[in-house]
Amino acid sequence: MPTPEAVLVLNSGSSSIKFGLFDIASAEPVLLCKGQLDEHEDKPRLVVRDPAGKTLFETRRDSSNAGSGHLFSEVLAFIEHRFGKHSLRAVGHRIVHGGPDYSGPVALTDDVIAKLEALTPLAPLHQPRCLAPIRAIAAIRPALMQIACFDTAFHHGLAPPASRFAIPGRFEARGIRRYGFHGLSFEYVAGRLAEIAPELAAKRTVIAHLGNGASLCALRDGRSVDTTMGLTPLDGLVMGTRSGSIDPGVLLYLQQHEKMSVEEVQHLLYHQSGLLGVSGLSADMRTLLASGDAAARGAVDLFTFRAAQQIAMMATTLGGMDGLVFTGGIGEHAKDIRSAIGDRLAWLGMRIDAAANDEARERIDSDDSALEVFVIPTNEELVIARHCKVVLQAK
Ligand SMILES: Nc1ncnc2c1ncn2[C@@H]1O[C@H](COP(=O)(O)OP(=O)(O)O)[C@@H](O)[C@H]1O
Ligand SMILES: CC(=O)OP(=O)(O)O
Ligand SMILES: [Mg+2]
Repeated sequence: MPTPEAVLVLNSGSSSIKFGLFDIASAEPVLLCKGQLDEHEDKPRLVVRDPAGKTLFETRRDSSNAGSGHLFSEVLAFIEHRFGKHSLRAVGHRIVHGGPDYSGPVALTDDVIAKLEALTPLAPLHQPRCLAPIRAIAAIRPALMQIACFDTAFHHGLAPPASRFAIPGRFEARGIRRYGFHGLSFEYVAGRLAEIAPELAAKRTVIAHLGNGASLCALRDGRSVDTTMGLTPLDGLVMGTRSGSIDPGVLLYLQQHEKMSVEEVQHLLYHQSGLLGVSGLSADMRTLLASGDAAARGAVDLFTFRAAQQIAMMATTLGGMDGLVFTGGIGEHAKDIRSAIGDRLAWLGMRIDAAANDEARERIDSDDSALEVFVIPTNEELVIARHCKVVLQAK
């Protein structure tokens, strides 16, 4: 019997590092185990679960031997022990910014890593968190192939006017344009929608990825034609700690009159704004929804207000809208957020069925809705595993 082959997938987001181990023998990768690395607590924690969610392994590091390098060697050691029959062919990474050059997955070389490093100013919150595991794994397993899969790639076809900023053209020639992010999530959800509602997927749809980071994608026939994030993952919707769209004059004012440095403004917009900044309480939607505090309610209200506004903006790009899909931690789990956004879009003919929404059924619009509304749990890790398979097969 041939040795079964596997790929390890790392999904480094702004609030967590998720990973999954996939068997790649069959056409569609099959999950063997999954887990999460939490570095935010003072004792970084690693949890590995089976596909059903049962804990297989858990460890905490104290600060003396903290650092992700240690945790990645623990992950590899666990995999080699538990799935020793499998040959690990590659590690696939979610890379948030691929810049203008990458329209699909690519095997990582020193050259590619240097190019991705140069994009750090365009995603300062994410890019270092995406690149650190690559270096850590290269140090432990130098011969192991590593593959980059980009959040920007799904939007690579974005064209003017959607891709442009209204600034002099010479800046566009230097790559200062709208790229868009969360592409691995949008790709998964668009693919799943094509399976469960093929007629709708061929029409005008908007996917709302509402997680710690949040963005919208306008799709025509399954392809991205507009999105709310731009050059950086700072634009668009209100996020956990990010401001989303903001009058650019505010940034000038803060620097000129509040005497804030560029670094201070960056920290404010990426880490201290959004739900956290407005509520003064938390970046976590669960905490805000559970709180009776007026400022928490104000933050949630701004979140749904802006989400509805920008969904209508995406509908304008599409010249109308046939369906909306919710995904991401908030989109999948926060029924009150879905219904508040639905209420704000009632003028578009959107009607959400209360019972279906409460149970987070796959389809949640009511019979009298002019639009179809879905809840589709995202799976960025599976998309990365699929891409790794393609890169390995091409080799
Ligand atoms: N049951 C729930 N109700 C409301 N919000 C939830 C629930 N579960 C998760 N969330 C929210 O989802 C967000 C995290 O989304 P997620 O997509 O997991 O994050 P990331 O962008 O790090 O991948 C947090 O704001 C969290 O509060
Ligand atoms: C691009 C982005 O915002 O990612 P995340 O949701 O992981 O923060
Ligand atoms: Mg995410």
